[in-house]
Amino acid sequence: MNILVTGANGQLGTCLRNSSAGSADNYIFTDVTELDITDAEAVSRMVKNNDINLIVNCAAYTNVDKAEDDADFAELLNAKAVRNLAEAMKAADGTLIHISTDYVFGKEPYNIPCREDQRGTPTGVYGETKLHGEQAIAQSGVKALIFRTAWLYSEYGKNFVKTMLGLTSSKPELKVVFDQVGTPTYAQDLADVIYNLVEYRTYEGNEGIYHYSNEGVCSWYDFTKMIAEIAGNTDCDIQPCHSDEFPSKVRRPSYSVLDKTKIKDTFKIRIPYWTDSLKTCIKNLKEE
Ligand SMILES: NC(=O)C1=CN([C@@H]2O[C@H](COP(=O)(O)OP(=O)(O)OC[C@H]3O[C@@H](n4cnc5c(N)ncnc54)[C@H](OP(=O)(O)O)[C@@H]3O)[C@@H](O)[C@H]2O)C=CC1
Ligand SMILES: Cc1cn([C@H]2C[C@H](O)[C@@H](COP(=O)(O)OP(=O)(O)O[C@H]3O[C@@H](C)C(=O)[C@@H](O)[C@H]3O)O2)c(=O)[nH]c1=O
Repeated sequence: MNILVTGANGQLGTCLRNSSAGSADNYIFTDVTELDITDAEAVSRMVKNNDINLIVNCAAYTNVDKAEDDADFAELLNAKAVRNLAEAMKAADGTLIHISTDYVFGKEPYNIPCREDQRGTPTGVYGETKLHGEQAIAQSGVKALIFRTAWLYSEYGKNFVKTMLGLTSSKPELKVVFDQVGTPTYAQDLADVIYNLVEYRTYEGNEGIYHYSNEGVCSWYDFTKMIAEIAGNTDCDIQPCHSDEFPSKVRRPSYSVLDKTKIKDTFKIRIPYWTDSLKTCIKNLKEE
């Protein structure tokens, strides 16, 4: 099978490259220089020329703060370009695997884990454009699986774990918000799940939206405390603060925990607890 991975040099794309290293399938990994997903003709050409049966879209506009001032570009990448991929796969009678986010939720004050069929209530441009991407897929009628995930981190690129490893090892004190609650996700865990669904073709006939994060719940403050503890960064005084004490252009969800019952029941998977995966990632980073 010919599988196109877009945005392949990002966190998830790199992890998918790791997961699929031994596969007999033909994976074609592309970043923006090889395939700009905003270019509908280039997407269509790539799909036809390589007889693509499946696209895994790892490309996105992921800068949450910057999106507030760059809404058109965020919409182009997170929604219009997703339509290009959906239409190309629809024409090829293939399947689109797309990644979305817990930030499609959050405007309403709930504290029960969010389910797949719950109405999206984004708090900012990033979440709104990601929701539009999901809607573009639904409107296209393509066979698709959408994985909403949350708080992704990995050994690669820029992410919260790497930022906090740096800050807690260099600053005497740090304030981190405790009133935004969610679940961290090790990108390698998610990539392994996607890889297995593709490798064993269990994605077939199971189209729909699925939630995936690691197990457990924490605030960004708890996440930071655990990062520092695992790394042995004991000299930094980490204090909880409210969101308004950490000024930002965008309001983030106060609660965006994802209910993962559907993905566990459908694909019979066990999901690692968030601190276990965090230990793996930090160990790998320390060994680099
Ligand atoms: N990061 C997170 O915390 C979370 C992410 N998600 C979602 O998971 C998915 C993967 O996220 P993550 O791996 O962290 O993202 P990254 O930001 O690490 O990677 C995104 C990749 O997309 C590439 N890209 C940008 N523009 C284009 C384009 N026009 N055509 C092709 N590729 C392009 C980027 O290249 P370049 O760097 O050169 O611009 C980058 O390599 C995304 O859909 C994201 O919305 C969901 C929840 C949490
Ligand atoms: C660096 C720092 C951040 N914070 C806060 C800001 C913010 O509320 C929270 C997390 O910061 P980040 O910049 O990582 O947040 P953010 O970029 O909003 O993370 C999100 O990215 C997108 C792509 C997603 O899809 C989401 O699931 C989520 O992972 O921590 C502090 O309170 N203190 C600090 O020193």
